Amino acid sequence: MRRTNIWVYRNNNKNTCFEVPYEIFNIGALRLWMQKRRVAGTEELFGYHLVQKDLQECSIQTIESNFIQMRNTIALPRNSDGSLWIHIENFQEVKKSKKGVGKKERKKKKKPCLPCTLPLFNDECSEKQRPPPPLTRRSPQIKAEPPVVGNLDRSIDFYTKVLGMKLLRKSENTEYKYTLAFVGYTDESSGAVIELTYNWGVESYDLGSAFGHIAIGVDNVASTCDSVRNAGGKVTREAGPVKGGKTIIGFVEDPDGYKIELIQDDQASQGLGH
Ligand SMILES: C[C@@H](O)C(=O)SC[C@H](NC(=O)CC[C@H](N)C(=O)O)C(=O)NCC(=O)O
Ligand SMILES: [Zn+2]
Repeated sequence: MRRTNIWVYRNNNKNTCFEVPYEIFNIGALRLWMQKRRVAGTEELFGYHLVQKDLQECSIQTIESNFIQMRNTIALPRNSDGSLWIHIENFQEVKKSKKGVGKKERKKKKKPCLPCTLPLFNDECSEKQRPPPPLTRRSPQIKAEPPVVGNLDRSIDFYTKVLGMKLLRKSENTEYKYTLAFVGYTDESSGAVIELTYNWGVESYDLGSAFGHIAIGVDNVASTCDSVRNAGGKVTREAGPVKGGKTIIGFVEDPDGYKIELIQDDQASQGLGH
């Protein structure tokens, strides 16, 4: 995690400002919660999820090293482990000008509001609080197995063209009238794969309420959600920290309506509560 200083204003209209030394996700990580969208020709960054309860309203003016200027308020929730997650809306990237922002902002520095003073993983925090180093693994990984499908080609297209898996093999059983298709990011000898089962002639199933979800570790949950959406798929839960934790997840549905959880790969091993 790169050290990033954040200037945060209280949302009390007195425009008090202070510099908060944070060792926080680098701006790139902050962007993970942002989706870029083109609005009337400008490129706006905006946050799209609210996390946690007991939110403290503050508003960010600028973030050093990236000078993303806040136009709206943010919420600074505090997780049980003292870490903070920032929900930021309506970012407008502004050009970095050393003399412009630095001096002006620093002049107004005031005592930080309580919730903003708890830095994430600051230099003093114990090793156990620091997140494990991002996994070196770059390709997405499958975390679970799923069930029968109503249209095999449609499912194969979804898992390969939309989720980027490979069709590893297919096999037909003419005696029992079903076809299997195995899809995955690696071959079966080196990782979990998904076995799609098509019972000939059966086009839909009652999914019931018991099946939970498949979980797939991906590099970037938000952009994977976008890929599914752009391919006409259904995003049922936008990317963001899991309720009650900090693992970035999102949910989409496959063509048969099975829930697929997308989990941020560099946190997949952390599970809940982080
Ligand atoms: C860490 C990740 O793999 C998880 O699946 S946790 C996601 C979390 N799961 C639950 O809440 C399980 C209980 C739930 N009542 C259920 O039956 O699915 C989840 O779905 N969180 C929702 C969210 O928006 O964060
Ligand atoms: Zn899960």
